[in-house]
Amino acid sequence: MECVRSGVLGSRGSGKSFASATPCGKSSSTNLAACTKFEQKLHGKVKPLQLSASGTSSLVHRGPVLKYQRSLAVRSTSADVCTTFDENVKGVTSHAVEEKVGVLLLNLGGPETLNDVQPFLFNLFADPDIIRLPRLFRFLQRPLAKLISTFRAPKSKEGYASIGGGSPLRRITDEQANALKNALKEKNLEADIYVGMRYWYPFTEEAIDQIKKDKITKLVVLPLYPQYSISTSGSSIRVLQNIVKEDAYFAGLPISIIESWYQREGYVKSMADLIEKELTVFSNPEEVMIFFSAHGVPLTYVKDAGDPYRDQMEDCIALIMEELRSRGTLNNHTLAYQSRVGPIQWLKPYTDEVLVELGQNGVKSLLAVPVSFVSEHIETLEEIDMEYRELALESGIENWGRVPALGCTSSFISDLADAVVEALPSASALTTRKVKDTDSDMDMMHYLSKMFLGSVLAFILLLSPRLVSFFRNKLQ
Ligand SMILES: C=CC1=C(C)c2cc3[nH]c(cc4nc(cc5[nH]c(cc1n2)c(C)c5CCC(=O)O)C(CCC(=O)O)=C4C)c(C)c3C=C
Ligand SMILES: [Fe+2]
Repeated sequence: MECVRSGVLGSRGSGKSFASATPCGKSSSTNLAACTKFEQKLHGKVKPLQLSASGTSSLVHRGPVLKYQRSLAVRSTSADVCTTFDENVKGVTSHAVEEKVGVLLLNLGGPETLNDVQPFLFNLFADPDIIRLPRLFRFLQRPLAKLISTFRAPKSKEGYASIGGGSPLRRITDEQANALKNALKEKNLEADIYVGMRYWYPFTEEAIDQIKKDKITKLVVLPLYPQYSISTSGSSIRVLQNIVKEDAYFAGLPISIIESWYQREGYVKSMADLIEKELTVFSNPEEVMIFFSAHGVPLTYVKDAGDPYRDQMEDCIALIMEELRSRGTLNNHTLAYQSRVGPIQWLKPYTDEVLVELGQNGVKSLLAVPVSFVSEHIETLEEIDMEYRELALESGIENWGRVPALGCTSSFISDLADAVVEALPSASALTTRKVKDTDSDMDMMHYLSKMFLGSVLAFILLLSPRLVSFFRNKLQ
């Protein structure tokens, strides 16, 4: 039997997004009540599930209850979708059939060649979870994506060219899928692993088709992002939810979604192991500043849309540092956010600015720790290893190191396998529906000025030097 099912379907070519972002159906008050009453057990205590800004919540598996889960954010993260257990469908699926477990790994995807870069960027910017337009302006999503991807492509291509002409994400994710399959086997669980990428091959839609063809009877969904963001796990889960709501097979399939897992003991310890190991490369390890660099998101995601990403990131860093301290590693540390795109405000502090400040303040040794992603990718290989390293050295930092991404580290993969095993019992049929699209409706003027005018137009105009000079020439 084939173990890892990724990239086996679909013809390559158009780069056209498969994704649709149609809103879910109407809410029913019974389901909303079921949602709001849900309580989650943590540490023996029952914690009420907090509601998101849109007044919705979701039932998801969130890993084992260990000391690492003590400060787990339980707020709903799928901005406006409520996930409920459907007792009726449960009845349908409970008759005796041979169990076929599937695990769907969700990831971002990346261009494999330089020719893929613009269509990959188109798919990314056409995602309404990446450029969040008010409903009234959704018709502009694709034209904007075309424009922005065209202007962004030359800069992105340079980056991908400098790391060998394409993203390593597909290869690494396939390796992780294989390793996970083996780890599950060792834990006596036979499972088929599927890879679904959000913006490039193999697309999530292809993986979902294959899951249906294989007649999987139980599915665990595992986004390969430790922390949840609307723009990453949220966007991929939304694709899945849109399919579940349209397809009878998926509507009846017991599914468990592991939304975030940064708090898992195995992940935290694996990160601490990598950091400890890399510190030993320095001649004075105790003097090294541990510099966590997380991928940023626009500030509005956290401030206006209730994205739990920043809270989860801070919690994650606290857990890793707690683990290091318990091992006697007492280094100073800091957290900053990298990879912002366009002139809008992103989460602060910014990695480039903090590096300069640290250098100016006399920090001589620095260990960069990428923390929002578990594979090497353009932002570790190019942005951190090349751009930030150069900036740090120019700013007075003399000794630079970087912790590798977790990749297929065995303790980490084994922990992901545990997460899958623990998630299986809570797999249940999902019903998804839209409760209220608050982002689009809440305060149109506020949204217009802040999100639309403030981000999209400025984004396009200032993002591309070519466009700026075009307008300058026009105006001159
Ligand atoms: C947790 C990780 C990530 C978050 C959050 C995220 C948000 C986000 N990203 C963009 C724009 C771009 N991202 C790009 C590449 C890219 N992004 C992530 C992860 C997160 N993004 C990864 C792992 C990658 C690399 C994939 C690879 O090929 O190796 C790109 C393309 C590269 C570039 O031109 O810089 C863009 C553009 C936005 C706008 C956003 C939040 C709204
Ligand atoms: Fe990104």
